Amino acid sequence: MGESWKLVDHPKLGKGKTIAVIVLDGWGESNPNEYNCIHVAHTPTMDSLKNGAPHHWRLIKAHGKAVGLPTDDDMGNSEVGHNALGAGRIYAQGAKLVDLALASGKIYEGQGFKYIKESFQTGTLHLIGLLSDGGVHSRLDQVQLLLKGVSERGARRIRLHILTDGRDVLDGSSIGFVETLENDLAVLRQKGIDAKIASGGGRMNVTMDRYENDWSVVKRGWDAQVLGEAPYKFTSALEAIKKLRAEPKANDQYLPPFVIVDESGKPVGPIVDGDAVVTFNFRADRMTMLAKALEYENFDKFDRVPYPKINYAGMLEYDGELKLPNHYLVSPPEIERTSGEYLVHNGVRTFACSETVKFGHVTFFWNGNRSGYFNPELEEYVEIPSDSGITFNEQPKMKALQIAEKTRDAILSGKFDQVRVNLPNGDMVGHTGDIEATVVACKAADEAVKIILDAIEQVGGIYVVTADHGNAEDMVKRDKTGKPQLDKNGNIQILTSHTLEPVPIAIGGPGLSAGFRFRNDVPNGGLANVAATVINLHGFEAPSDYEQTLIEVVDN
Ligand SMILES: O=C(O)[C@@H](CO)OP(=O)(O)O
Ligand SMILES: [Mn+2]
Ligand SMILES: [Mn+2]
Repeated sequence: MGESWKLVDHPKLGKGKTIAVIVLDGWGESNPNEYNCIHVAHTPTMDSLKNGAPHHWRLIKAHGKAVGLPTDDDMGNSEVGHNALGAGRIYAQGAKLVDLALASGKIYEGQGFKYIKESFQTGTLHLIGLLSDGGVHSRLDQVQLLLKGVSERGARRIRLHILTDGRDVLDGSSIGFVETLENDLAVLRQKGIDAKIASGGGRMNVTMDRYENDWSVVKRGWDAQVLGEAPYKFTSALEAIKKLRAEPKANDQYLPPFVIVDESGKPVGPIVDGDAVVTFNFRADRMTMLAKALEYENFDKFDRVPYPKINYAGMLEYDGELKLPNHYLVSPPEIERTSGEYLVHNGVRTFACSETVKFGHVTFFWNGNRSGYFNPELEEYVEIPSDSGITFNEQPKMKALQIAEKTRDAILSGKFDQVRVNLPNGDMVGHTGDIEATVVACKAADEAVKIILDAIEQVGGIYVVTADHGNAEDMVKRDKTGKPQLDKNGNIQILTSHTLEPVPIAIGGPGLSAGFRFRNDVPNGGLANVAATVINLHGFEAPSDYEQTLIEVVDN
């Protein structure tokens, strides 16, 4: 072991306790009211933890600058949340890094831009990604700047393949985003640049699957974007979205794929040999599958025929370990020496578990956007297969019980010093905007926590229960005074997105030393303070450059 990996013993906290780190996805703290699904739901376990305040329960920040986002108006999300939880430091995240690269013009000086520029003379530049101002996966203003920048640098023919959001932003907002984009494209056309929207579809139905839950999502996108084939054809994107949204139960997240055709019915922008492609999402999880389809010579997830020879670049490098994609416009945050890596180097045996839709959150994101094990001898990562092809309000309990049972077994096996889980319910069901189902989801997550805490009780261990950002605690769009905001028909507007709320952290269990408590001198603590805290609970001092620990042990 390299000397630098060795952690110093904690002066007061001993080693050898089993620690359960439970992340409730999308579980913030907010005022009790009818739109707070966590409050409405029967959650006796989480409620009982709160009784431990202030020494065993507190709130921590999970949004904005505390997790490396550009401003404190940016809601939290799983990527930045789990990065902060695992890495113990605050890194400028993709959203911020792309802002800086666009502002300084550096984005046009790197190898990634030079690579796609090779196609500008004779080919088309395709931009594929999520069209919204959510700031979780992408941002419209960045796309607007990029369009301006590439057209000033020689792009002559540009096609956009848009994915509508409604998950990080209000449902129905896709129309406004497409109008904004169409205005910009019209300006480019006046300057002699042939710029158009070529295809589209809802993010959850087209392209943006993650962790290989359902390749058919990516294939639907491929058919529209590359082959110019889709069940719906329109001559304008605005018309496409308006008509498809008028279907019963339609919403932005799940719009079917469509292609834009000219008057003769020919698709305006399939991807062909000699073209360049940029996927403009900065966040990795929901672009990795498409990146593989665009880049890998050997690929067997679906039939890509034809597989065009293109120059492809990601907005960011999406996976540092896989070097995926090979070319990218902006370098990702260099997250290194994460808590998981330190603990493994110090002999801590680790178990991590979630279901597919959140599996990469407690592994890939937790480990600083790195896939795979640090040391397979000491680690076991278990993925419970998620349901696919459904919206999660249909099955709001998801796999919470299975995750909890696997984790209980891991705790009781005595084979692990740390078990780490993500319970997806509050978040995944919260994103559907279905309040009743989200209440069921929160109850299921609470029951799962109980199973894990009972096992920790049995083995004399310690639990750390926290969350990565808010979602289920507030399901309505509010005005500045905090009142539900009504639309023009007087209806409340359902909030499908994450929130700016803080999240709870509770620490307890029979393994805790007497005199343990939360410090009171870290009032602004956030997710990045959790790693040092957990390292302490394993009996070590955290590395000196980590954000400070939230806990202390006082002599009674
Ligand atoms: O579903 C997702 O991709 C995001 C929201 O865009 O949610 P989370 O950050 O919780 O994964
Ligand atoms: Mn999350
Ligand atoms: Mn989410």
